[in-house]
Amino acid sequence: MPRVILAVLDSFGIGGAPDAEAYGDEGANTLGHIAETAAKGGADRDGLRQGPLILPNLDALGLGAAAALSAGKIPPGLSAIAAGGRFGVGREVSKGKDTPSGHWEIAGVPVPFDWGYFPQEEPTFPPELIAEFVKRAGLPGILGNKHASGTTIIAELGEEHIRTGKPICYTSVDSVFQIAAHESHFGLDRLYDICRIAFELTEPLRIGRVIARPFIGESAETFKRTGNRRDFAIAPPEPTLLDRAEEAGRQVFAIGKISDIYAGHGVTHKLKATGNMALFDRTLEAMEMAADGALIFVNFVDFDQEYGHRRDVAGYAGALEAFDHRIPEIIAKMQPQDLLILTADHGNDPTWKGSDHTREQVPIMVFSPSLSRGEIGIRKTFADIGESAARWLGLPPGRHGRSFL
Ligand SMILES: O=P(O)(O)O[C@H]1O[C@H](CO)[C@@H](O)[C@H]1O
Ligand SMILES: [Mn+2]
Ligand SMILES: [Mn+2]
Repeated sequence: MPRVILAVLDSFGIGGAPDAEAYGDEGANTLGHIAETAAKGGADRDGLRQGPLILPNLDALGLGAAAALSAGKIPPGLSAIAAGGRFGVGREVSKGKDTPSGHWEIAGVPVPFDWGYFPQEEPTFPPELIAEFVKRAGLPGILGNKHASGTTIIAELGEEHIRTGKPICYTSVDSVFQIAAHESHFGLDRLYDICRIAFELTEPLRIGRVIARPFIGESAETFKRTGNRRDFAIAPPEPTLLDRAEEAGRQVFAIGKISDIYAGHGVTHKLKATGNMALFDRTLEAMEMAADGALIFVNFVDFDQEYGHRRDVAGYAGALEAFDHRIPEIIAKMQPQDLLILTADHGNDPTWKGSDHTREQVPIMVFSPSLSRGEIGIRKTFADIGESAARWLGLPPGRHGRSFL
């Protein structure tokens, strides 16, 4: 029986979203701008990488061709030749340019409602929400209370947090309530506990996630976030591909933050790891373990969290090259009936203003030893990805999207 390996390269957009202007993102292109910057020598970093962006394996799977289809030109260093598999472009119908919206839609469930957001003002959180949170969590107060980048705000407020015991609460253009706290001074379990309380209070506001952002270090210069991030997320409004696979008695391997994104629904095996390379290792391990008919679903978070939000072009380029380098390991492990799908959930152009996601189309690269080559065009919804996976796995069609296989 066939298996599907579905890999989301978090934030790896390829530009060209027709509604980008409504988000202030017209012209944003994560891949395109990284490749253009690298071609001009702007993504060089000693000890990491130099020169043009080199992605031969992704290119062979159709990345350059998909990028050209999406934004009208082939990024420097890539080609229009898709040597194997099917390639195309995913367009999102859900309004949020965030991780849950992108992932739910990929798994066949576009988001039918508007998320709640906190305003671009200070303080950003409603006073009654914070009063109730502080009371129930037994806190001396909170710090932050604004839109911020997570690494910047711990440098700014981390020392005061240690001194006062007040957690750092912040948000972004995404539907999130994030809480940063020190792993030992504040305590990791205590951080998770107060996140659960915050989730109960923010869920009625349709805030998608409360995210625990633990960090270590003793000063602004040495603070560092750890791999113990945890997301407390609203559950998808309908059964996703994961639920449908589980319901049919299949194994569903959720690697990295996948399980959190679907609030654990439809997951039979949860594998955690910190960093793209460890996530890659877990994916290979899952391929060893997975029975016939399994879905292996992995999110590669570093592209977004470590490089996109941090507007780090060289870092993003280096991470793409490291990922590309390992693709042959997955292909070597594939059985004849296995299907590999590489895609993304939104953009996060590291050359763009600010530190938030960018509204973009995403690449869809599909490979199986038993699948012919071809183009699947620009898909009207990411849900086509989930429907194609469902069809490959022999599951009944869902309510949204159409299979391209
Ligand atoms: O700046 P950091 O804390 O990485 O937060 C980013 O990550 C959040 C969730 O992935 C996004 O909403 C964005 O704000
Ligand atoms: Mn994401
Ligand atoms: Mn993000």
